[in-house]
Amino acid sequence: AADGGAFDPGQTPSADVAAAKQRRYLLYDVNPPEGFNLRRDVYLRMASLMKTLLKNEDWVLVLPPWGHLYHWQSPNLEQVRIVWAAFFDVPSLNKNVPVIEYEQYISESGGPFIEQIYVLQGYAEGWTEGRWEEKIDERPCIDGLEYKNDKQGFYRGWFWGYKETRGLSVACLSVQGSASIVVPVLLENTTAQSVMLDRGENLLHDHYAGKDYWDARRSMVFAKHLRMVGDEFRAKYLNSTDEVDKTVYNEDWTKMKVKLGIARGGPYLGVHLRRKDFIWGHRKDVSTISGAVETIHNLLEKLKLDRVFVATDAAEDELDELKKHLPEMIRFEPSREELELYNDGGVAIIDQWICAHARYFVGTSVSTFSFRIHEEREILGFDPQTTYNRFCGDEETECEQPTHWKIVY
Ligand SMILES: C[C@@H]1O[C@H](OP(=O)(O)OP(=O)(O)OC[C@H]2O[C@@H](n3cnc4c(=O)[nH]c(N)nc43)[C@H](O)[C@@H]2O)[C@@H](O)[C@H](O)[C@@H]1O
Repeated sequence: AADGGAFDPGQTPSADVAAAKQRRYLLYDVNPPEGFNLRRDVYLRMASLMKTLLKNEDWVLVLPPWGHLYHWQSPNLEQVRIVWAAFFDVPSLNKNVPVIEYEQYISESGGPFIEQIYVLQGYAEGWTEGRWEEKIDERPCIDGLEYKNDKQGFYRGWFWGYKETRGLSVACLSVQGSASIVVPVLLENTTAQSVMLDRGENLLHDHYAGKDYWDARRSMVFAKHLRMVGDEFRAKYLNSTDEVDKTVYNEDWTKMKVKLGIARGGPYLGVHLRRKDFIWGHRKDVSTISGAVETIHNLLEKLKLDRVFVATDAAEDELDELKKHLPEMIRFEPSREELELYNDGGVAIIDQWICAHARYFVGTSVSTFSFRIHEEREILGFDPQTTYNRFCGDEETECEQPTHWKIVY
């Protein structure tokens, strides 16, 4: 019932449906305001959960379509229901855990229905006596987390912009713990074939920066068309090519294992300057534009480089200030045609890819956008000293640098 009308359980299943009958589907979503790279982090937690589930049963992870992200602000672009293949190489993801796009889920499951939705939430009472313990319980939904029941008794929700999708049953789970804490619920408390975990960010990593984390992270290979755009830009404007820079990439991530320090990187400084909501909070660990420009000039001199590539979400007025004080800066500025092809998400990936290939990188404190660049450089085999650097707030006295997370192969 594509129009969202009555659910007809008597429908004749297609061959697809029959073939897929056995496996169970894990779907998930994230709190709406969260950004792209934080969502990538939640994917890693779900992939880890999948690994535990797969030890017991046949499950497949349904990739939540991208869309309506707060940070994607380019005008007149409808950025919704975007498939993962637009940004990532899905066969590479599949080499870690089985995944399918949402539309494949709809065709396999025979309709736009999700049998069981669990909304993950915290504990209303907070930590018990200030003590951390792992726990999970079915609880009444905290205000605002409920899904609305329609006239036919189905649950409506955002569902990634798929208006015809409906949930058949909804419950809330208070959780405090890592991703695999939900395994007993999925295996024992429900027999639903499709289960969605909403607010997936409430689950923590099973083992941050452990082998499963890194396998999942390495499997998040950027889509080839975006890497190619980045590579062409590097060659054209930054005199940077893989052979000379020693950043040759293996399309098969399971075979990509390079020694740290092998990669040299292109003859430019890579910079990620996170602005917008990072400066509105007047955070102490975020520098002013003039502070950042000073750091960039010092680094260029120290590293004997004359080019700087800047990735930023800065607003127009700050960009003007940057251009004035840093006239030599090089940016990837997509044409309207390119923007329509790649979307804001693709442009951000191109920015990340170019930063990942720089001789030296400096990013923004606690930005997951910068963290993902660190990881990409770690995969490429850069000396950690050239990667784990960040700008310091102008008034910051102790400017602790980012942690080096070594890949576990
Ligand atoms: C304050 C928090 O910040 C967290 O952001 P943080 O970790 O930096 O990183 P993200 O989760 O990626 O969210 C920031 C988004 O802003 C855009 N953006 C930021 N920097 C750049 C850039 O250099 N180039 C391009 N092209 N786009 C950029 C891009 O859409 C990116 O996904 C958010 O995930 C949280 O939801 C929350 O807003």
